[in-house]
Amino acid sequence: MIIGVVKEIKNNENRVGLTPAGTETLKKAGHAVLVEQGAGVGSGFSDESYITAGAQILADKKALFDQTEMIIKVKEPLSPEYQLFHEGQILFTYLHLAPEPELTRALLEKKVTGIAYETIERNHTLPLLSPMSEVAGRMAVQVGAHCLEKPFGGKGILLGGVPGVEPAQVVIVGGGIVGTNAAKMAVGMGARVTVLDTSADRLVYLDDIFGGRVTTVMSNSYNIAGWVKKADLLIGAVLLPGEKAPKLVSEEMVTSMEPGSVIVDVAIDQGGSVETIDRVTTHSDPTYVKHGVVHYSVANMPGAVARTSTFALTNATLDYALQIANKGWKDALRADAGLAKGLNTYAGKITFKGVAEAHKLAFTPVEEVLA
Ligand SMILES: NC(=O)C1=CN([C@@H]2O[C@H](COP(=O)(O)OP(=O)(O)OC[C@H]3O[C@@H](n4cnc5c(N)ncnc54)[C@H](O)[C@@H]3O)[C@@H](O)[C@H]2O)C=CC1
Ligand SMILES: CC(=O)C(=O)O
Repeated sequence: MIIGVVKEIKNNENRVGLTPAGTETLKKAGHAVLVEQGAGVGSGFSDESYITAGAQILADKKALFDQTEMIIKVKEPLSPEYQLFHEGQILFTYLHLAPEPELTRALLEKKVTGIAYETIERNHTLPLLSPMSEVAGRMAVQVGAHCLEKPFGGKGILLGGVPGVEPAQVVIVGGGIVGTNAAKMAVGMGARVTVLDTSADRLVYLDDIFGGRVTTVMSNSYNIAGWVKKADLLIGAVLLPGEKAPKLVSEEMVTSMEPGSVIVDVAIDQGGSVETIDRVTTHSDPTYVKHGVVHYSVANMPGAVARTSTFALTNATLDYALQIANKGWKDALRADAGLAKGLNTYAGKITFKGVAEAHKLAFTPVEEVLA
């Protein structure tokens, strides 16, 4: 298979979909890899390192799209990229289609075979979302601590306090991978930490692993309202896989927070879980203030720590890319029901229920496509 790796164009997106090591693995398996000039630079990989690994470097993005059967990316395509796809091209990347009607329409019109990292499953986990959720969860506390500083609009408190002065209260809504990693960092920095989740099993797990250093609370609107009011740093970390994020924190709840408190809504890539998050922000301009509360809603947080993130992401994606390239996408999906859950679009059809429902469009089950 001829595989293309392109330079990301999202604001401050420095990750790349394939490392030189991954290039070598694909080459050894008999595939050709075309890499856009400079695609790896943001993650510390020179064009020469890809050439040494067996890739061909192309300066012309359009020529690269035209010549390749599968594009391996990191982020969902942005509008300048929509026209570059051709019918039947495989797109292996994060897609987050539920909150993105224009992108969904573009992939349907171009009849792209869209395999989304974030909906692939293995043993009831999301193996291609998890590594970036680990990064974003850890970063959420780092950026939240920064935003709590006075010069960045915060109330001027240190997350861990100091002897004789109480620490900050961190409230995390959603105790999955993002939530757990955020809790780890917040506990490590000495904050008081509360995690809310609807899964009783998850709360038991968190209670066990944190040995009492995290307060676990059943998530419902009553409990969320009570804890949001107390939060110095609120972290949105909820997910209903492939669906639009539920708006769990209402505007009224945000108005109950003290001025200078901070919200980091990591779930923004699925549309956001906080009512007052009305825009996706960027690494160049990451925050805005509403009702006196600092809001951070960057949808590609791991892009800022690109080298760590590219290694972590490609550690997880490479084997799937290899399966798709070796077997062809249909046989690879037939052989792995979890990988088949990644198929979101094919031949102008939506093949993921949550996406079809979000856009009120027809749904075609993957099984029908693979039959
Ligand atoms: N902004 C960014 O740069 C990044 C965003 N993300 C996003 O972060 C979000 C969370 O991802 P993960 O932690 O990997 O998902 P996960 O599936 O591991 O965890 C989600 C948790 O939310 C819980 N949940 C569901 N409904 C709930 C409710 N009503 N109240 C409280 N909890 C509820 C689930 O039980 C689960 O424990 C996703 O939208 C993901 O795409 C991930 C990485 C980077
Ligand atoms: C999960 C995702 O969208 C990201 O890492 O950017």
